[in-house]
Amino acid sequence: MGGRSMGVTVERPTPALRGVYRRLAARPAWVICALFVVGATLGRALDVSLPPSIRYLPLAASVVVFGLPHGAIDYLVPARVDDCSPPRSMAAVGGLYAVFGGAYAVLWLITPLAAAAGFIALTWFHWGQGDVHALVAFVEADHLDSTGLRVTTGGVRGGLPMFVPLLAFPERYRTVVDSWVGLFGTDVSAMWLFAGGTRLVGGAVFLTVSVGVLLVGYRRDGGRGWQVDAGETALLWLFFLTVPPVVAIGVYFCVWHSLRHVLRVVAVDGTGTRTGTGPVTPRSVVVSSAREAAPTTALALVFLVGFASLVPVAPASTASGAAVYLVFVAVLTLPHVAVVTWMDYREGIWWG
Ligand SMILES: CC1=C(/C=C/C(C)=C/C=C/C(C)=C/C=O)C(C)(C)CCC1
Ligand SMILES: [Fe+2]
Repeated sequence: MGGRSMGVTVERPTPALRGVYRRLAARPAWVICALFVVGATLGRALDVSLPPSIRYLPLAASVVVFGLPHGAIDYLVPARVDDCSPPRSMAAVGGLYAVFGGAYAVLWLITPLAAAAGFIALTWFHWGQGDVHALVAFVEADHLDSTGLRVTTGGVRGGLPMFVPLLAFPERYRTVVDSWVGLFGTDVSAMWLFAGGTRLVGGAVFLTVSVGVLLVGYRRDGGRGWQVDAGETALLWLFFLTVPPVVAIGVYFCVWHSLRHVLRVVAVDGTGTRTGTGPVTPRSVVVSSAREAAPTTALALVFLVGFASLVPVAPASTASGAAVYLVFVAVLTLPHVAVVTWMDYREGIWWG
């Protein structure tokens, strides 16, 4: 019972913004992911596969298509959530990025395997928290009416991109993680992680939790919010089971996680000054967010070039170039997650 009032303190995005969410984030992501599922299934049936360098295109696109920019607007968050002055907001987030990002970069140098495992765990949490926010705030998913259901849903939503590819493509998964730690002269030693038995048991447990949390949610409220949740969960299961992981993660990062976060940062702009006086439309959101993200994205690219020249083993292939980018993203992700977790706390995403 009492649980139903949960989330009331979440300031609901305006109906106009929820419309923009549906048109700009929810539907396009659905269509794009579904098309990739169809493409991957056809490709398998006809025995054709993408050339390796093409597989990295979506990940490369994330440098400018919402991926890197979605974190590059973090400097606006304290100003919008707490009404502090823009310079203070920038200084606080800049300091956070320097300290947390710097410390994590050092961890990669000292113990790359732990840093890599930490990156996957952090992304599991972060991509899960992003989807829980979208469900609670934009979709108004009334079935997620307790902290337990939200945490479990977050675990499922984050595990879809981080765990399901391991079930379907263990070799490629290992190759990617190997390419990260290879930059520091190490390789992945935990072979048991990729063994058939581990994956079978892990997959069965994860499928059970995915279905179980939806069944519990259905009994709370099987309305539209639940239908969206169930549909997205099923789609993402299929997506990460069928689409090769480097492609799938690249696409998901651009059109799923990042776009939702950009809309969230628009939604917390209570004063409405950001979008001017005109109506909020998908176009106005993209244009104004791009403008806000441009300088900090450019700055991140300068740091990326510096970072690439500092890794111990110089990248010499597309795969190791992608590894440099992802390790750099890892370093930015730790402070970014701190910002987003603080937003969750202020908006009452987990417990109302
Ligand atoms: C590319 C790739 C992987 C991991 C990617 C990660 C961890 C990306 C994180 C991005 C973040 C955190 C962006 C910011 O929000 C896996 C799953 C190991 C498997 C194979 C391909
Ligand atoms: Fe993010």
